[in-house]
Amino acid sequence: MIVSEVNFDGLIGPTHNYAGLSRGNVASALHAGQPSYPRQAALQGIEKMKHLMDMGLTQGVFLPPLRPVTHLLHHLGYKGDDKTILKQAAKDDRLLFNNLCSASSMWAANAATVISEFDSHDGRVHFITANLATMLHRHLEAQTTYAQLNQIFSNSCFFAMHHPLPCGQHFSDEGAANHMRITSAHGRTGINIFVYGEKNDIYPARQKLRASQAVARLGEVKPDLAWFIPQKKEAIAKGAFHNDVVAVANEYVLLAHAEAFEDQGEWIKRIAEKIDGFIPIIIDNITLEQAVKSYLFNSQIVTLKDRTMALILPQEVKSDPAVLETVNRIISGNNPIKKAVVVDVRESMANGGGPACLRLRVPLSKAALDAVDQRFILTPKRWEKLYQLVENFWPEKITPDDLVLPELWKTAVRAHWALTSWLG
Ligand SMILES: NCCC[C@H](NC(=O)CCC(=O)O)C(=O)O
Repeated sequence: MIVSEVNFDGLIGPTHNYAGLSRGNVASALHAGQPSYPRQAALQGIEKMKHLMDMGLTQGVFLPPLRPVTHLLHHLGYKGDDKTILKQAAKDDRLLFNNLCSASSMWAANAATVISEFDSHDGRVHFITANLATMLHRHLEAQTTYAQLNQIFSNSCFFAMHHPLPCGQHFSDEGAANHMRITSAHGRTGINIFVYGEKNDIYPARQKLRASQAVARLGEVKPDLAWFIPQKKEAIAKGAFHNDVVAVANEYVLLAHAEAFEDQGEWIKRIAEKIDGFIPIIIDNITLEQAVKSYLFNSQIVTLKDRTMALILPQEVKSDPAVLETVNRIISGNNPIKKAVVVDVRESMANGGGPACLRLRVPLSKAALDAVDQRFILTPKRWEKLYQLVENFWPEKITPDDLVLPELWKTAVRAHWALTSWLG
């Protein structure tokens, strides 16, 4: 059975903007209020998808939901048509309004946790939609994400879909960004590492242990394959709001900062005992601050056809000589990562999302891949059309003042319809 991992990238929506909505996310706070460039942002994401396609990998795409979203306003007692209630909300409560406009669904690593068919009890791929309960702008994604996942992975012989967990402080769940699968190969059984945040006084811990435990239960992860590891408190305090800011795994390789987890040495030892050929690459020559600034660990590691691996890095790694030196050391080291590909995802990075944040990884057998709704899998031709569509329909620039203009909302609706027709 041929098994590969398919990356589904979140297409960056036409209202992409910097509103400083994510406490604990250094880049989001730093760029709050600056102008954004949605067209460029989306094209950067699309170019990243093409890089992976050109390396021979199967590439999927998730489409953004319409923003600003209005159903919450109805829920909150606003009455009238969309334009009326959006205008009123923008006047009454600008922070609430900004939440409605966020294009945050682009960070597909937070869409859901995916449990491989090789690790689940019933042999199906499980998707547990993330509730993203810590932050309103992100929580607003959950229901549309669930609907889209259902559409793409509708074949219940292969796929099992789960609703987001209940909200509230006990169950905050941010999906695959806090989940790593370590296995000798994508098509074999692996351990599922759920990294959770413990209570700290500085920033919210966005992944709760109870949530991770529920995700593992729902995904029917075989009991000895679900491991729960606490994220290091210092890492959260320095801006690692998700585990994927300080660690990334692919098959039997783990690339992590030395201060990613509590009791790290002990955990690494235990993984090595369980997984044949496990290769930990632990980086201790750069600080957590350097890791958060460069997003070195928010790289994608992908397995290529010849079984070597490539590291897909954000260009920000080039700005810090120590980080660049580390990349060179990884590439020339005794491990399967042989190639570094630097991509420009600057517009997403300025909101705290690197290459790894922009994609949800789904390990699929050939039969399961055939059961996926193929409209969401990119071919060179469909990629080309998507590129043109973004060039034609996405606004070039958005300032905070533009967000409240009905003309921008109309542009977003037109872009949404263009995408619907692209999908067919
Ligand atoms: N995995 C990367 C997620 C980045 C995301 N940023 C944001 O939502 C920033 C939005 C803003 O500030 O407008 C977050 O923090 O969840």
